[in-house]
Amino acid sequence: MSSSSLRLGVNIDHVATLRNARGGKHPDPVRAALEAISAGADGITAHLREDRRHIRDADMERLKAEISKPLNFEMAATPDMVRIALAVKPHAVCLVPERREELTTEGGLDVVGQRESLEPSIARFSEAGVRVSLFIAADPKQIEMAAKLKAPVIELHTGAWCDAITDGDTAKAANEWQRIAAGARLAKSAGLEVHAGHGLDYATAETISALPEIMELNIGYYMIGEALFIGLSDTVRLMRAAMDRGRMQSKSAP
Ligand SMILES: CC(=O)[C@@H](O)[C@H](O)COP(=O)(O)O
Ligand SMILES: NCC(=O)COP(=O)(O)O
Repeated sequence: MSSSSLRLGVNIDHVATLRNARGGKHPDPVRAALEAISAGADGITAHLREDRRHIRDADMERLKAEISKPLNFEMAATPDMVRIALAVKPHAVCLVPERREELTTEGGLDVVGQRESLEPSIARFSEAGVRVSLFIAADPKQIEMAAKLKAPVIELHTGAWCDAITDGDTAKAANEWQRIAAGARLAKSAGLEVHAGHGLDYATAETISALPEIMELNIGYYMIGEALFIGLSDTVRLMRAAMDRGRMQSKSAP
């Protein structure tokens, strides 16, 4: 764990995307996880998609066995995936929405609409000592339901905010930012631990790190892309530095 109150979880999914392109063993996502940890990552995130397009079952087993920091196992809340995750027994699971045809996780999990099916899965993980996080949009109804479902953690989906910045849509970016900032406050006041992630880069990670309610950022795609140019260790160090700069701007940071 770093000395900062804000943890960096490095998502290594897209190392596996590259490996799978040739069907071999290189580059190894577990090696990337170990290097990220050596460079200062506080945890590793990996998403076992139902279509196994990047991370595979054996990667999850090896990550659990070989890394020294918490493993955050992202997954759809299907019976099959719940069974696999309970066998791996990671530090945490993050329940995410999944559509086979999507390019990436497009939005947050609808915990309001899926309340009844989520409740037993959350209970099973909690009984097994696996911390549950719900990957949701910064929508007050979703946040309130996450608290009712007794999930200890939510991760706010930052993709729409990051996309609006990339597209130069300043009005949308400002609106999304307000939703994230208000959502983080609401979630903290409802007793939830607040994480955030999706589409973050150095600049957006620095900005969001100024929100004192946020305890963890999970970042993958941008960092793995950056690592092609400057190496993964330096990417982790630069991301950590960006987060620390952002945190310093937070007046009420602990
Ligand atoms: C849930 C989430 O935000 C990440 O797991 C992300 O989805 C990983 O990348 P892909 O969406 O490209 O699988
Ligand atoms: N939950 C978000 C995550 O793990 C990483 O998302 P991204 O940085 O790969 O978009």
